[in-house]
Amino acid sequence: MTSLSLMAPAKLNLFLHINAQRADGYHELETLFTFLDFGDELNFTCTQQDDIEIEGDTGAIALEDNLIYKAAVALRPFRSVETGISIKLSKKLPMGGGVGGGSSDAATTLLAINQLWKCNLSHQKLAEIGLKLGADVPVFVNGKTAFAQGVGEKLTAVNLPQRWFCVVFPNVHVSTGAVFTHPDLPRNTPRLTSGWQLANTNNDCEALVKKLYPEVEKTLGWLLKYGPTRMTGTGACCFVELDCATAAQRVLDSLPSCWQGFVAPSTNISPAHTQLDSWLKMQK
Ligand SMILES: C[C@](O)(CO)[C@H](O)COP(=O)(O)OP(=O)(O)OC[C@H]1O[C@@H](n2ccc(N)nc2=O)[C@H](O)[C@@H]1O
Ligand SMILES: Nc1ncnc2c1ncn2[C@@H]1O[C@H](COP(=O)(O)OP(=O)(O)OP(=O)(O)O)[C@@H](O)[C@H]1O
Repeated sequence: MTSLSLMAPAKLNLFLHINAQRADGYHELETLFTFLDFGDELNFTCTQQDDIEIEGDTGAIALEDNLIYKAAVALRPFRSVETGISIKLSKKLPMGGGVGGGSSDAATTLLAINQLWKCNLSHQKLAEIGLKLGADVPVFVNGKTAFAQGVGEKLTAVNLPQRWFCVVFPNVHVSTGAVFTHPDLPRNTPRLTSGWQLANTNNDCEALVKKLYPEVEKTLGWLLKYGPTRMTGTGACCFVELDCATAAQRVLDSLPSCWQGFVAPSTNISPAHTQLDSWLKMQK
């Protein structure tokens, strides 16, 4: 039976500006996405039974609610083979952590099943399907470090120098929907007219999330002594940017035991795409 293993990498929002709110409630953003070489591991195997199974670290998420399942269901109409799929998930990314784990799992599923079920869909079509599952899915499908506008789906690829990050999960779960519907969220940051250095940008959700979740404020305060820090997405994960693996590991080694974290380099191409390209070469 054909099988394929791919990573679903973490993303960081190096900055996140909220420019406006649309009539449908969604927010117009400007954000700089980078991928990390660290993420969930997914293994896909075609099966004779015509169904979609997920095993492994699914936690409390019901099968029908899992973004992996929803991504597989969305590709079923495009199948040109009569096989089902069995998916094993090894979860490394905190859920609701702002590192995009659910969206990345969904995007990796779209990329893998597109091959295994011979759907033959373009990345653009997969990104359109993915956008219905979450605003962050298109950037993972596209697989390139990007400046994003719109709700996160208008992507301009950019090349950033490799940096090392220590990412800390303060053990509080922040609901993306709750942050975006909060009356105190600033929604009127002017659109950028020049560059995007960490110093002249911001995460517009950070002040509100720090107020609602003091643990996030504590984490950012603790990280600050090691380098420039910021929260990613709507939180709760916070990161510090460093020059090398050794410096990043030093931060992780001194992390208070009440928090969890990981260390990873940034990468301009999503590891899911690099791994898929290698797999495709082996099929020839
Ligand atoms: C904040 C970011 O993490 C930045 O990368 C993303 O834009 C969030 O992406 P996501 O987790 O895939 O979010 P979705 O599942 O699409 O949306 C969750 C909820 O967040 C709000 N939402 C999300 C994205 C956006 N641009 N405006 C919003 O107002 C909506 O209330 C929505 O119901
Ligand atoms: N495979 C999955 N992995 C993680 N979460 C999932 C998955 N499927 C569904 N979900 C649901 O989606 C919610 C958001 O998950 P996710 O880990 O993507 O949040 P996040 O890192 O805050 O994302 P973002 O930064 O895109 O807002 C979770 O709280 C969970 O209920």
